[in-house]
Amino acid sequence: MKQTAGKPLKVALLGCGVVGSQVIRLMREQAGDLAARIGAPLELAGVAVRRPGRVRGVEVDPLLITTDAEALVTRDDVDIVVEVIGGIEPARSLILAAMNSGKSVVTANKALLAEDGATIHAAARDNTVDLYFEAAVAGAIPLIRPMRESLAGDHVHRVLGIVNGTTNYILDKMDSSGASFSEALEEAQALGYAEADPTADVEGFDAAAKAAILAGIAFHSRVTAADVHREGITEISAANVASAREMGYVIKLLAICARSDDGRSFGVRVHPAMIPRTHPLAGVREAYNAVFVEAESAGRLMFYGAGAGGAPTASAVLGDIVAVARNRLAGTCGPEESTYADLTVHPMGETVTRYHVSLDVADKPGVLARVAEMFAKQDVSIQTVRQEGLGDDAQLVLVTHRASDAALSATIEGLRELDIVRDVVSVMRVEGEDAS
Ligand SMILES: NC(=O)C1=CN([C@@H]2O[C@H](COP(=O)(O)OP(=O)(O)OC[C@H]3O[C@@H](n4cnc5c(N)ncnc54)[C@H](OP(=O)(O)O)[C@@H]3O)[C@@H](O)[C@H]2O)C=CC1
Ligand SMILES: N[C@@H](CC=O)C(=O)O
Repeated sequence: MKQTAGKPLKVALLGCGVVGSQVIRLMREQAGDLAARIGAPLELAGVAVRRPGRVRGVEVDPLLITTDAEALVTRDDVDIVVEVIGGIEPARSLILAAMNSGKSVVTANKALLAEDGATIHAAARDNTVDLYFEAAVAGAIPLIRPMRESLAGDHVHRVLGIVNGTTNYILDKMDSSGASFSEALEEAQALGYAEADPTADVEGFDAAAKAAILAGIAFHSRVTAADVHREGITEISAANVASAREMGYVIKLLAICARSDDGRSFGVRVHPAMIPRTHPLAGVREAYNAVFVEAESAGRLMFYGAGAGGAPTASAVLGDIVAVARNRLAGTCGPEESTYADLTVHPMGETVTRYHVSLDVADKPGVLARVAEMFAKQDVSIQTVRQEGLGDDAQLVLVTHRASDAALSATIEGLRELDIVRDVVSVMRVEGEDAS
């Protein structure tokens, strides 16, 4: 619906937590500038929350607070609905109700978009309203819009990066100050980086949702969270971090979306990986995120910035509010979802990368030969071998050349069967060498 310039555009806010409270603050503090940029003032129509009496990070007129979110999103005078509740329900029903009532929607909800983006995008299209979601991936970093719009004329081969602030904060603290996993997680929660249930962060669900969204946009295909191979960081020990450090590596939780060589399929994965300390991603500290996008003509682009936290995320939300408000004034809508390519997602077993394998082995002659034979049997070539410790504490640390995940898994299974292998201590993918 075309809006008359000058008349306030009314914004309904769903959720007033870490992000929502900062959205209100920025809308208030920058009211004049925002009105000038949009061509009409923004006005907060109401704020839906779960616990109305709660003290918030921002002062809110009690008359604006409601627990009846559905009534708020369907109100005739509301133009734009901003969803920062999170999770699947009631967020999905509220967004659909809003769109079915002709409101444009801004959301930071990657979990919902990765779970059921098809329904939400279809509702936006059917109702000719906007769906903007810049804050859903990589916090403040402008990434969705460059990928949806600026790179729409290019052919993306690969998207690779750090897309979860909480896990990056934890791994960085473990690496730089020797903090324990739980201490670092508590700090990340206190700083407002973690999801309401931090399992989503540490088990990789949040990064997987973001990877699904990025892969869908990059490869013009429908991708859901279920398509993403996911491993979290809960198994990463202080010893793993220290051992990586000794070898000149740092451990990061990476999201990697990559087209196959024939271009007909792609893989999407989230897992911890060792990267060389000289790699640009190694310097991404605390809750910062960084994403490389590699495209045919553009080459390699790097996006870097604050990946989590109230104000940075609210910045992305505000950018979307401005875009949606401008569209409403112009009587237009932003780009629709593009899934025309309909490429298939290939299984993790077909992924090719390098591996760091640490084995607890018996200290006797012939051990190295038998271990090497097991790698050779699966056609996994060893690049380096190092022996650590002596006698009963001997460990073999091997780094492979590039091999498929299936071949590596079969090698590990075989190694577990050998009487000379007491334990497979750790297996970690190695990324980012040869500037890859
Ligand atoms: N925190 C971050 O750094 C980032 C978060 N995001 C995303 O932004 C969204 C919000 O995150 P965040 O602000 O951290 O979350 P919070 O948990 O801090 O806030 C959630 C808000 O939603 C409200 N709420 C919960 N359930 C309902 C309900 N049934 N009806 C109405 N309101 C409800 C809560 O109300 P009450 O206050 O009364 O409990 C609270 O105000 C999520 O999708 C998250 O993934 C995206 C990027 C970064
Ligand atoms: N919990 C998320 C918040 C931003 O998306 C993260 O840590 O990255």
